[in-house]
Amino acid sequence: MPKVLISDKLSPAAIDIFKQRGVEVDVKTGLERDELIKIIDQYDGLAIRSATKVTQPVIDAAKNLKVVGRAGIGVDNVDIPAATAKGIIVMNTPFGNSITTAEHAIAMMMALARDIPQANASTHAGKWEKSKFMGVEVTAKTLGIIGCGNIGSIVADRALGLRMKVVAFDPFLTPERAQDLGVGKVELDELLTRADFITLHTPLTDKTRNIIDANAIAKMKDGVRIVNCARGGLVVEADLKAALESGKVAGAALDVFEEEPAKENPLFGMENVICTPHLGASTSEAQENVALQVAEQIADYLLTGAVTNAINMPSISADEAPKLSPFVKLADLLGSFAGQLTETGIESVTLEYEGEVAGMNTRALTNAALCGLLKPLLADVNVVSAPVLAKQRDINVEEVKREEPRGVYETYMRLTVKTERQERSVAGTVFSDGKPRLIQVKGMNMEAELGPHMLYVTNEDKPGFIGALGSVLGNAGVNIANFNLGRTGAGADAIALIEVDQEVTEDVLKAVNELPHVRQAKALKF
Ligand SMILES: NC(=O)C1=CN([C@@H]2O[C@H](COP(=O)(O)OP(=O)(O)OC[C@H]3O[C@@H](n4cnc5c(N)ncnc54)[C@H](O)[C@@H]3O)[C@@H](O)[C@H]2O)C=CC1
Ligand SMILES: O=C(O)CCC(=O)C(=O)O
Repeated sequence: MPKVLISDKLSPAAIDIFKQRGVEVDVKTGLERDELIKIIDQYDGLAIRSATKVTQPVIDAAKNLKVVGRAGIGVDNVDIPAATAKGIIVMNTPFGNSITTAEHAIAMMMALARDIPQANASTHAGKWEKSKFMGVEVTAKTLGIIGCGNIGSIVADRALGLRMKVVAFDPFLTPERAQDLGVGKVELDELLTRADFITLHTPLTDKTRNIIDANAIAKMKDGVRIVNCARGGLVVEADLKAALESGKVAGAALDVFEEEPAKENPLFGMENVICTPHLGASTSEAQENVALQVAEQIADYLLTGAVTNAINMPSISADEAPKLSPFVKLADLLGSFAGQLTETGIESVTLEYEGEVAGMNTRALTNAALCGLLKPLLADVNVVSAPVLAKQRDINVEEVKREEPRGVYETYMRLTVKTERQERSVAGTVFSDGKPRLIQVKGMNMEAELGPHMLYVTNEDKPGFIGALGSVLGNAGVNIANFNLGRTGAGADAIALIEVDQEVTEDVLKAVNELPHVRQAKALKF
């Protein structure tokens, strides 16, 4: 039974889901880093919110971890490259808390416009400072949204309902989508100069870090109000403080901070600053949503191989996971076959999918093929890291899909690897027994199952070769389990793919290589 650790405060709905699905679950919140490192090797899955930091040392210690599920959106508390390198899938729940977070941003904007927290505190203190708290209307004001994805779009919708004008800066927002949303798509500088209120809704990335600094603030309207319910690192707190002190910025409402939990912060105690302790996603509805979703996603992956909302892996639905499985195996075998024969730098890899397989999740298959291909060449590779490693090595990966099979097989997959020296292709299919078969090597037809120990020989098609090869193997005590032959024509290029029951030793390989008409012999392992 797979075992999952919930290491942050999640709705109890998650525990129920894990138990119902047959996943053992432990809940241990508030663990120190070293405590987590000590126990993480017991778990196949880890369910977190933002408090747990899944750093390289945690990943290093996570000997059995297969999946990290973030009950929420931002995954900046997870070292994704480290997880990817180790084959650990990182998932989030991209929509479960978006409405709640957008509502928090709107609430923060309204609170800023009318000084509600300050007026509340003053009234509770019996001061009745009616003239002190003169607010501004939001109607007809311009709201600038930086990052108009799920949350930003909901904020736009609600702001339009408040009769605001909305402009958005988001390099990935298409003009059509902007039009559908009813927002003006603008560049950052234009947003900064036009907006009365600015709200941030981007992830924290190298591009967005410090996006609001002194330079950006200088371009803003005097008296602008800033809302940040996304991530702390987006705003340079020292620069914001200076602008709040000078009056350039009339007010700021912050749910997130450079350092969290924020027990101390230069902005704390300022009259024109409203703070909440990262409450953006904190409604019972959102927490129920993300907890249910993350538990289902983690359980699905651990129990069925289905992948949903992964950051570092293409999605595979629960329905397609069993259908895909023999093709994943085939893709891995084709990759591994080509990888074991590849001795020089790979320039490109082409995956051709024909017939039924062309309608499947080919990205997952391509990843499996790349993993098989790179495994003999690189020490540490898995289906999650393979595409990243291929990209890092400038290997051009291409997929070609043809719905109609061109040959005799209903479904056909071919892998072609182009290296500095040559191009090599190998093709296969899955038979109705669910077993993958190799059906073409270098364009030569055959029908071979791949066993754990294989001998691959390229030779000239000459009489006596098969007997001589059989004798070498027999004399060395190597039992032949299966013998598969292919050739381009009588007397021309030929290949033999032999499954043997024992490992092929260097001596046997040398003897085979020395046989007349043999061009190359290689021992392959699967
Ligand atoms: N305060 C809280 O409790 C919560 C905070 N968040 C934060 O909100 C962020 C946004 O969440 P979603 O809207 O769901 O994500 P999303 O991925 O749907 O939207 C993010 C948008 O930012 C845009 N973007 C990326 N780089 C940009 C750049 N350099 N400049 C401008 N726009 C850029 C993207 O194109 C995308 O449209 C999350 O990454 C998370 O950090 C999310 C949920 C709760
Ligand atoms: O889990 C939380 O409370 C924070 C949510 C959040 O920041 C996110 O989903 O990105």
